[in-house]
Amino acid sequence: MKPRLAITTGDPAGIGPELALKVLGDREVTDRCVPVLMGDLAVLQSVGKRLSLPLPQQVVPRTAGLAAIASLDRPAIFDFASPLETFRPGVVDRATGAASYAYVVDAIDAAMAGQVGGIVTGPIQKEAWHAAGIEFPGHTELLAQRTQADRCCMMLTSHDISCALVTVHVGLCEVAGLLSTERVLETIQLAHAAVSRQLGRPARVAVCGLNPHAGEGGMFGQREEERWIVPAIEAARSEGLAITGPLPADTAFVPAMRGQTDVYVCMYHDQGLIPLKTLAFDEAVNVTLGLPIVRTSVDHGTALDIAWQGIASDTSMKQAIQMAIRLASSSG
Ligand SMILES: NC(=O)c1ccc[n+]([C@@H]2O[C@H](COP(=O)([O-])OP(=O)(O)OC[C@H]3O[C@@H](n4cnc5c(N)ncnc54)[C@H](O)[C@@H]3O)[C@@H](O)[C@H]2O)c1
Ligand SMILES: N[C@H](C(=O)O)[C@H](O)COP(=O)(O)O
Repeated sequence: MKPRLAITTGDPAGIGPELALKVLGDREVTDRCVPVLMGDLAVLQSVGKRLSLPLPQQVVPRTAGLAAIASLDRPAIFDFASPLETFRPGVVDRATGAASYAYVVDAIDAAMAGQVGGIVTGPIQKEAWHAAGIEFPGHTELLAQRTQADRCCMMLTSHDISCALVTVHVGLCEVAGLLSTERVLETIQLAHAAVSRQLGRPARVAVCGLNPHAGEGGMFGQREEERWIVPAIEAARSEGLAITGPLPADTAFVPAMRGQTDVYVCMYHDQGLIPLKTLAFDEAVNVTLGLPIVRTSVDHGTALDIAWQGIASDTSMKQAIQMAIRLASSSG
C-alpha cells in the first residue's frame, strides 16, 4: 500500500507552496505515496494560478479534524484557512509564520496518531516564527518536544556527503557549553544507525573537532576535544563502530577523507552544512534521526528572493519525499 504523507507547504511567502504543487505533477511521487498538502487553499490557488500549476481536486477543511486525513487515498489539500489577508510573497510576516507553524504541528500530530506514515516539511522562515511568538527556532526542536523523543539529531544526507550535527540552531558562542560526551556519543550512534540502514552495511563515521586543528593538543579552546569528543569516540569504538577523529574540520572534508567516510559528526551547524551545501545543495535531504515518526525536509530555505516566480528547483523536495516513502515503508 502507498504510504500517506503529510507535506507541509512551508512559509506561504516563500517557495514552499510552489514546490508542493510542482511535485504533485511528478508520477514518481503520486505513484508511490498519497500526498496530503498541509497548507492554505487560498495560497495554493494563488500560486497555482500565477504559475499555471494544477491543484489536487480533493480539499479537506481543517475543521473536519485530523481524523479525516486517515481516509484520504488520493492527493489532497488539508486547508487551514489561515488569516493571511495581508501577506506578500517574499516578505517576512508574522501571519505566515503562525500559519506555517500550524501546518507542522498538525502534521506531527497526524503522524503520531498514525493518520499519515510520515511528514515532509517545506521550508519555514525562522524569523517569521519568531515574529509570531513561536519559541522554537526550527522544526527539529519542535519535533523533539512534540514527539517527546528521548534523543534526536539533525542529519543532512546526499549521495556524496552526509553530516549529523551535535548542536543546531544556537549561537556560536553557546556551542562549547552545550557539548558533552553523552551528546556527542548520542549523535554518533544515531548517525551510525541511520546511515548503516541506508547503506546496508556498517557506516564509517568521522568526527570533527571543535577548535582549529582539533585543538592542537589543547593549544586552542578549553580542551573540548579531550574532555568530550575523544571519550565519546572511544565509547563508540568500544561498541564496535568504525570511527575516526577528532579530525581538524578544515581538512576533514577533502576528497580523500570523503572517500573513506559515510557520515560526518559535526559539532555545530555551519561546520557540517557549509561543506554539505557547497557540495550537494538542492540534492540533499534533511532527516531528523531518533524520532518515533518519519520526518524529512528540503536542504534549502524559503528563498524569498525567488518566491512565487516559478524558478525554484524542486529536486530536494522530491528527494525528501522519496526518502520519506522509503523510511515509512520500512518502518510500517
Ligand atoms: N527546511 C527548512 O525549513 C529550512 C532550511 C534552511 C533554511 N531555512 C530558513 O529559510 C530562510 C532563508 O534562508 P537562507 O536565505 O539562508 O537560505 P535559502 O536556502 O532560502 O536561500 C539561499 C540561496 O539559495 C537559493 N535557493 C534556495 N532554495 C532554492 C531552490 N529550491 N531552487 C533555486 N534556488 C534556491 C535562494 O534563492 C538563495 O539565493 C531562513 O529563515 C532559514 O532559517 C529553512
Ligand atoms: N538547519 C537546516 C538547514 O540549514 O538546512 C534548517 O535550518 C532546517 O532546520 P529545521 O529542519 O530544524 O527547521
